[in-house]
Amino acid sequence: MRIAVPNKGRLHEPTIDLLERAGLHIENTADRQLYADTVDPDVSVLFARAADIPEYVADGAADVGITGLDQARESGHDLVDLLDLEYGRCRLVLAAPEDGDIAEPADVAGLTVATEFPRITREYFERKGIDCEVVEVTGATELTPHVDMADAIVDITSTGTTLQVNRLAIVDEVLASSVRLFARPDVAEDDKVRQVATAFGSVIAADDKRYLMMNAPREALADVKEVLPGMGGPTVMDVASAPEPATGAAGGVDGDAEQVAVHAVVDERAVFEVIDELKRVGATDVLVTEIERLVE
Ligand SMILES: Nc1ncnc2c1ncn2[C@@H]1O[C@H](COP(=O)(O)OP(=O)(O)OP(=O)(O)O)[C@@H](O)[C@H]1O
Ligand SMILES: O=P(O)(O)OC[C@H]1O[C@H](OP(=O)(O)OP(=O)(O)O)[C@H](O)[C@@H]1O
Ligand SMILES: [Mg+2]
Repeated sequence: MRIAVPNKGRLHEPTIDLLERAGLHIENTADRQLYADTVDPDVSVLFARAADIPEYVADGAADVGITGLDQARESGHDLVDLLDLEYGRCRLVLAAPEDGDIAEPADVAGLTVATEFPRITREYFERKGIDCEVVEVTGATELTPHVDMADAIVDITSTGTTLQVNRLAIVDEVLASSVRLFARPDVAEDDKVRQVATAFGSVIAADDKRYLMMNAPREALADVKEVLPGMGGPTVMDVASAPEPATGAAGGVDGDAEQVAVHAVVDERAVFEVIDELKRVGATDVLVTEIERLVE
């Protein structure tokens, strides 16, 4: 199976990083090489421009591809959106000069819109029943309203800085995009494709989770469990030889309290609060680690 991957641009590095973390280490590649092998003899990589990846997958040069939803939609190819990889988040928006007369999409009727995404833009205006002229440009779209090439634009925004610098205001959202794993419909159900999708999915699932390990007096277990919003409840293990508790330890731990080890998966955002509560109910030696992959 062959995976098409962005060869440059902002999506290149995070995609290579994802492949590595999913266990698909790329082998023997010089920087500009077109193809590369991975540690899996059944999986190879094709490097292509983000915009060309949908075409490469549709034509069979690759079986699956990693690129933005915006690129897949713009290509017009029928691809299966297998998995949201959650990076490259951006919005395609309709924007117009801040001090102009365009306040809503209907105001664009009879005017000109410049974009690098003519298919998506035409479909958007058709859907809304608005008749306007769409002109295709290949870059620096934000400049076109200032040189009388266009009255409005449809372009990518994420932080909003580029629009702001060019004194353009968002009129409407056309498409919310992120990077996806796409497959050609005829291979979308193949075992190898599923296997790769599961591997990527496990990396994404692990990203916002942390693994917590701690000791706790057995009698505090019910309280500890209540604090841990873990997946399917925590794992509890006997501690072979409980350490001698420090005399006069804070928290009122019974001198003979039998200790257990508790392991749990916790949302990264909850860790800060959870640790505090765990200490409060008597947990000690709390360790927090990252998770490489998580297959649910
Ligand atoms: N500012 C942004 N924030 C987040 N994602 C973005 C942003 N700009 C583009 N993207 C996403 O990354 C994809 C590729 O954009 P990128 O800018 O990497 O291509 P490019 O480098 O301009 O391509 P090339 O250099 O090959 O012409 C876009 O299709 C979109 O999905
Ligand atoms: O809302 P912002 O954070 O400012 O991002 C938006 C900008 O990012 C992209 O350009 P990019 O940086 O990829 O440059 P490019 O035109 O060379 O592709 C996009 O084409 C916008 O111009
Ligand atoms: Mg770009």
